[in-house]
Amino acid sequence: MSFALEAESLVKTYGAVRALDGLSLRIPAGGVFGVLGPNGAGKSTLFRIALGLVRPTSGTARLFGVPAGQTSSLRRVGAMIETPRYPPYLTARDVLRMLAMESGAVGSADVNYWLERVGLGGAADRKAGTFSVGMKQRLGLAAAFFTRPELVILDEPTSGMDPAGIQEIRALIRDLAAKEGVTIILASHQLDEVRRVCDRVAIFSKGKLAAEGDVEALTGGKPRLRLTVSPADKALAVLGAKGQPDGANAVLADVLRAETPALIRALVEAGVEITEARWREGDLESAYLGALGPPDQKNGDLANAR
Ligand SMILES: Nc1ncnc2c1ncn2[C@@H]1O[C@H](COP(=O)(O)OP(=O)(O)OP(=O)(O)O)[C@@H](O)[C@H]1O
Repeated sequence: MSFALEAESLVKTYGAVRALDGLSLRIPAGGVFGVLGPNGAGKSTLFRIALGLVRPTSGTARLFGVPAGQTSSLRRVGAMIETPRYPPYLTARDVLRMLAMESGAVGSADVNYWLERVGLGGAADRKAGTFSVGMKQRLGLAAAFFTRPELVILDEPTSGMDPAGIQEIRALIRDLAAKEGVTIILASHQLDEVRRVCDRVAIFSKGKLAAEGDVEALTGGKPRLRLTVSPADKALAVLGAKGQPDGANAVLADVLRAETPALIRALVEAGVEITEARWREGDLESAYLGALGPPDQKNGDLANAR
């Protein structure tokens, strides 16, 4: 397996603060990898090291096998850190052209492709200063991806956006990961965002890795259908190996969404009354809180991590 980012015994101190305290983590190439953790857990510090912006106090960080900070590794990584800011008098096209000149990496064809790709084709010649938060975010994504890096780091990519905009950006991130052949690392305080967008996730606590795994395993498996039924034993007989009791009047069904209508029909035909049917998603919040340990050991503000 090849790795986009490998951190080994990474330590970064700022005076008495140990921002990273012996972090070891391997992020596989391909897909979207989520990084969770309370404020001050060390997420941004890892990204700054990966982007060559700060040097570790000790330990190593490698991007695709090359030490972080070397010119050859920097060419392979792009980033968007929160809401990007651009000179307000430049158009979206000019912003990308300016960045292209700085990087010396691409011509105008790529600029047009990426403006279309992030849904800004119609606003290419509008000034960035007139953009909504969502449009700035889209421009930031284009800027992060358009030099065709193999790894893109997105730190809080939907911060400050409204719910509809958040959904669009999440779908765009998944699409970019699937179709542009790029590895994405996404840090977010939105557990729901990480659960929906990421394939694997790492939880940081006090500069260390508290947990890591694929989202499904960490959240206790795939979504299941919870049915409030009467009588429950009859429902369980219909479900067979796919069913499990959940209290006295409910069952959990391990079925695909597409199988739901057939299952409901079979239950009704068997004389089962169904008063509620609801999909129960994997519970990342419990996994997150469990990984951080009891309250007195948690750092940061958990209220931000909802
Ligand atoms: N330049 C710096 N000088 C001093 N301390 C710093 C500096 N950068 C980070 N720190 C400290 O290092 C620790 C880790 O910070 P970091 O920004 O990596 O956390 P984070 O997990 O990204 O937090 P957040 O979720 O709030 O972005 C914090 O205690 C922070 O105050």
